[in-house]
Amino acid sequence: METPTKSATRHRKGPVLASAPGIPPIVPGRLPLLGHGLSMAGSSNRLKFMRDVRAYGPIVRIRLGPKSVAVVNDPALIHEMLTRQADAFSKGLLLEGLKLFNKDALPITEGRVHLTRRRQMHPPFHREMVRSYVEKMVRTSAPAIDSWDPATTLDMKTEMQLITQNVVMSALFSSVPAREPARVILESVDTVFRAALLRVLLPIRALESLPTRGNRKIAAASSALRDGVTEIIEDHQRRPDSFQDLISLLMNTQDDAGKAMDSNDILSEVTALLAASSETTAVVLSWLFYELSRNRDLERRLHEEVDSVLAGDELTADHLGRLPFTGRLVQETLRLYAPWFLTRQALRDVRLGKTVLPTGTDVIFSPYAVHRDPSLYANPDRFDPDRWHPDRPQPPREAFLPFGAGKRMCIGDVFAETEAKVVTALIASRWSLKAAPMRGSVRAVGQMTTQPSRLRMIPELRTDAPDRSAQSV
Ligand code: HEM
Repeated sequence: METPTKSATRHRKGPVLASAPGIPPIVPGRLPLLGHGLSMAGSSNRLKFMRDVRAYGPIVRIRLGPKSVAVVNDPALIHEMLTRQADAFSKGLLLEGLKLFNKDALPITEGRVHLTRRRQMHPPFHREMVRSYVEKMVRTSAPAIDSWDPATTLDMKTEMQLITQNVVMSALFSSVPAREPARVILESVDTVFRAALLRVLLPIRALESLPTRGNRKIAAASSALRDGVTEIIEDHQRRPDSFQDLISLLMNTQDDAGKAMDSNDILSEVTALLAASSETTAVVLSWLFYELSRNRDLERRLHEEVDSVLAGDELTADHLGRLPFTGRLVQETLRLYAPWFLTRQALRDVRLGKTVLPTGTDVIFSPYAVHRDPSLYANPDRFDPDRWHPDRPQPPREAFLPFGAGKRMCIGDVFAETEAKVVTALIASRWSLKAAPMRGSVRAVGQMTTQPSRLRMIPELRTDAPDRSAQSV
């Protein structure tokens, strides 16, 4: 991509690119046929590209293959799009990609159906309900964390994903699969997610139906995922009185016309929840411990807080409010490693700032890039949990959007933050994680989430922790 003029560090001072009034300027550097697809092809390049395009204006245009896509850079405009003007947009390209394995689940439903479904599904995600899951969260994740062996290197993303997936399954579906079946579900979700992303970045439909090895792998992953989830649902159908969880809620849910959800609807909803919940939170936990391994002072402060609040007792919901530094570590990780892109599509002509987005315009925006804008955050690339201290000036509300905003905002935000705090405190009460020696550095890469290229860590048993450290490994 061409570099903007030196003075163009912020988009308002960016170079003037030829375009009609009201039409967003096109970012330079596109290639015939591929457009800016090449800049988005490498998973690290994507993150840089999303940051770079901010210099060209509050809303700019890029080309992804044959598609012209508007990138909304200005946080105030993003917020307006997600809240005041939310009815003028559908979920867009990402939704089309996710239809690969979901036909009608909450993250991809639209309009009235979405509102009804969201209202029906909200109770298990209410703050008080999430508080009631803390005991289950501890019971599910503590055995995995306690079983780590200092002689073994952990593949952090996988390890965290197995924990977060089991936490969601235990809290919301009353089911905790053994490690191997859990791994099959996890790998299937990963495969299906990657395929969805490829559909967005290279929207060439003809490629999707070819009998290639990749497409066969996607079909196998979709069916493994369906099998795993179907088993859990069938167990609920066989013994309906034994459960009181999200699946039972879905089984008793009716639409506005009084029609109950059928098995396929429930299957889609449960699968979508698994896809939306486990990698996202796992990636946050992986980054958090990576950042701690690079900053021993922050790790020491975490250990001090956890040791003094827990004092060797088992973690409960009551402890969580007394772990403010742990909360700030989670918040800072959510800032630095936020989702790198989300999508929308204009359902009608929409005015956003000085720009008119015609009906059908595909839109992308990047919480990751907003969160690293130096005009919004001082030293934006620095991991600094203290920037969230209440005594420090806080960024504008719309400049922090790890969970999106408005009516499509993450339904699991409180769940995710609670789970991240619980797992962080559990790990910190017992272990110090060191990054394993590796060839090359750990890079952030843009897949469905903003994840570490590869992160392996070695758990070292803390010898200075109260009580629990004396227990056997
Ligand atoms: C740190 C972890 C998480 C992050 C960063 C995250 C991020 C997001 C974001 C940005 C959206 C909005 C997408 C958009 O506007 O296009 C979203 C939606 C959603 N998330 Fe999360 N999420 C996380 C964890 C979870 C968890 C734990 C669950 C469930 C247990 C969950 C379930 C959902 C669902 C169902 C939606 C769709 C909501 C709707 O369309 O009404 N997420 N998430």
